[in-house]
Amino acid sequence: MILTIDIGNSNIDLAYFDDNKIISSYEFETKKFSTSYEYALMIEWTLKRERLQEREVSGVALSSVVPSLTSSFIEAITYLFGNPPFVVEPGIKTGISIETENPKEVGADLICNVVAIDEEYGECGIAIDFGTATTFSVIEKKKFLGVAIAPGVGTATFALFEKTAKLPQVDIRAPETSLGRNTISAIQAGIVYGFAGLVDGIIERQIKELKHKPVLVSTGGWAKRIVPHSKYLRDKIIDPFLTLKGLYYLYLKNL
Ligand SMILES: Nc1ncnc2c1ncn2[C@@H]1O[C@H](COP(=O)(O)OP(=O)(O)O)[C@@H](O)[C@H]1O
Ligand SMILES: CC(C)(COP(=O)(O)O)[C@@H](O)C(=O)NCCC(=O)O
Ligand SMILES: [K+]
Repeated sequence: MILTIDIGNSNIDLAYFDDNKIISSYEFETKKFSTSYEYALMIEWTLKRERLQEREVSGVALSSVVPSLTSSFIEAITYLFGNPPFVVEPGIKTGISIETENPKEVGADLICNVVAIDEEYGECGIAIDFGTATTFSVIEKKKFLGVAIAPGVGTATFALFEKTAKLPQVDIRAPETSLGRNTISAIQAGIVYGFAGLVDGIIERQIKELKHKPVLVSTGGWAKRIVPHSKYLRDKIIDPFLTLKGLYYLYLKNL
């Protein structure tokens, strides 16, 4: 059994892989100030749910974009399993060449996303990750060509609520019309149809800069709220496990 852990800025996602398949997954809110013992407790709870002993987990793989948690999780994993995890970090084998100016600064989750696309979907693709940020990572023939980073759906909505006196927090779902006739549906229209337009605008530009037709794969917690309203994504794949799968493939490449 291999345990993969993806630490994002909103959620920590875990998945157990057996024989190259995800047999179970868990999602916890990213609590940025817990101790390594509390993170160990969280992992241990999932082991209990799986009726697994620590010794039945032959490896742990970690992707993190929250530096303060990375070291705590390495401590927690070493404490629980007796060995440190494989960590996505500069210097590991990825099988792709990162063509950005400073490859070391590219988020581990973005690398996982494009590796998963390369392994499972095609040699030219765009991974659209609707997380705390909305990211568009592009891979073509084993080259990570670049990424576009926009605010996340929840992040933008929260900022709108925080920065305005009279706009409330709203449930992010598509309203009937873009002609909002009350404050709630007006904000919903702006967020859902606004992000659908943002997504289409960026994908359109990236497609124009590619030599081959990219496969479009969405992931991230907000995907299912936005994808149906995007002309480029509405009938395309949403793979909630894209990042964890990429992490698993990276683990295998570094055995
Ligand atoms: N299963 C889900 N169903 C609905 N909303 C979700 C789900 N998972 C996450 N979300 C929402 O999507 C947001 C982004 O989640 P996620 O993609 O895990 O972010 P990150 O990868 O940045 O940690 C979360 O803040 C949460 O509100
Ligand atoms: C852009 C991100 C914050 C997205 O993370 P998430 O939304 O999953 O929390 C993360 O990929 C990151 O911290 N990247 C580093 C900057 C870069 O990739 O250029
Ligand atoms: K993510």
